[in-house]
Amino acid sequence: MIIGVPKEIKNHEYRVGMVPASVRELINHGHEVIVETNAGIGIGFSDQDYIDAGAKIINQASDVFAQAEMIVKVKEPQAVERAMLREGQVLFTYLHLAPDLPQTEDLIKSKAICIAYETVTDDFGGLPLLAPMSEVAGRMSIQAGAQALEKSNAGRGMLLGGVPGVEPAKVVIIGGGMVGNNAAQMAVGMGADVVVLDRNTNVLRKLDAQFGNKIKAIYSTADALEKHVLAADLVIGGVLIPGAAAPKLVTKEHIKNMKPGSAIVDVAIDQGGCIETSKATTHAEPTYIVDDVVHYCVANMPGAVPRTSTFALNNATLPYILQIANKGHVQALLDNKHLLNGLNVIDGQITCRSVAENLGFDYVDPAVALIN
Ligand SMILES: NC(=O)C1=CN([C@@H]2O[C@H](COP(=O)(O)OP(=O)(O)OC[C@H]3O[C@@H](n4cnc5c(N)ncnc54)[C@H](O)[C@@H]3O)[C@@H](O)[C@H]2O)C=CC1
Ligand SMILES: CC(=O)C(=O)O
Ligand SMILES: [Mg+2]
Repeated sequence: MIIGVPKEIKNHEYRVGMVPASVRELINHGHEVIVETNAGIGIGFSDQDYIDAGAKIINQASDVFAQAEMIVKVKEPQAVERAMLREGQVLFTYLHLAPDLPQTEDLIKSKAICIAYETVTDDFGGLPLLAPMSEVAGRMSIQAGAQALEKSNAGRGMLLGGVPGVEPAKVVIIGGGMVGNNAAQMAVGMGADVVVLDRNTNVLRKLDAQFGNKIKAIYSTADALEKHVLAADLVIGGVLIPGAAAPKLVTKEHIKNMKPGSAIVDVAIDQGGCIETSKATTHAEPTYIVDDVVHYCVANMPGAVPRTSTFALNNATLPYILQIANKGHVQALLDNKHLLNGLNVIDGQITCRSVAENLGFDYVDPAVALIN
């Protein structure tokens, strides 16, 4: 198979779909890999590194899209990239379609086979291709929140851990999954007063076993959420209903009644955000203020630490890239029900139930869509 790796074009996005070591694996399996010039430059990989791994360097993204049978990316295709997709071509990347009607419409039109990293599942109820980036974003959320609380960024002027004799900041983390757990690790490490809310009691038990009395793991009712958010200095939004638009758990009213200079980091913004006043921002201008509350809502947070993130992502994606390349997409998807859960759009049909329900499209069973 010919696998194409274009250079990412989203604002301040320096990750790349494949590192040279992954290219070498594909070459060893008899595939051809074409890489857009400078695709890896942001994380220190030159064109020569890719050539040494066996790739061919291509000068224009349009030629990568024209020649490749499968495109491997990181971020959802931007409008100019969507226009280059074609019928029968495989696209393997993050998509986050539920809050993104224009992208969904373009992918339907393209008739390409669009497999989303974030809805691929595993045997343990996890999301193995989302997990590594949730680890990164969860850890980063506390750094971003700590900065947002600084006075020069319009924050309350608080140090997360306080100092002897002065109280630490109260960090409230909504969602105790991969993002929430990693955020809690960093917030505890910095000495903050940490509350994690989740509505899955098994998640709360896991947090309790892991952190003991260093955090408070609280069942997330509307009542508990309101009480803790209104008392918070920093709120982290890390909830997920896989594939679906995030529920708006923190309302405009909550934001109005939060302490002036408090901050929110809505990590769930890539699924539309779990805070009513959130709108996606970029690394170029990551924050804005609503009712004196600093909002950080960057939809590609791991893009800020692209070297760590690219390696972590590639470790997870490589086995699936190899399955698709070795077997072709039809057999690979039929053989692996977890990869099949990643199929969101094929031949103009929506095969992810939560995306179809959120955006009002008909849902087609992915196994049925594949063999038709
Ligand atoms: N902005 C960015 O750059 C990035 C964003 N993300 C996003 O972060 C979000 C969280 O991802 P993960 O932690 O991997 O998901 P996860 O599935 O590991 O955890 C989500 C948690 O939310 C909980 N939850 C769901 N509904 C809830 C509710 N109403 N109240 C309280 N808890 C609730 C679930 O029980 C689960 O424990 C996703 O939207 C993901 O796409 C992930 C990586 C990077
Ligand atoms: C998951 C995601 O949206 C990202 O890593 O950018
Ligand atoms: Mg206020």
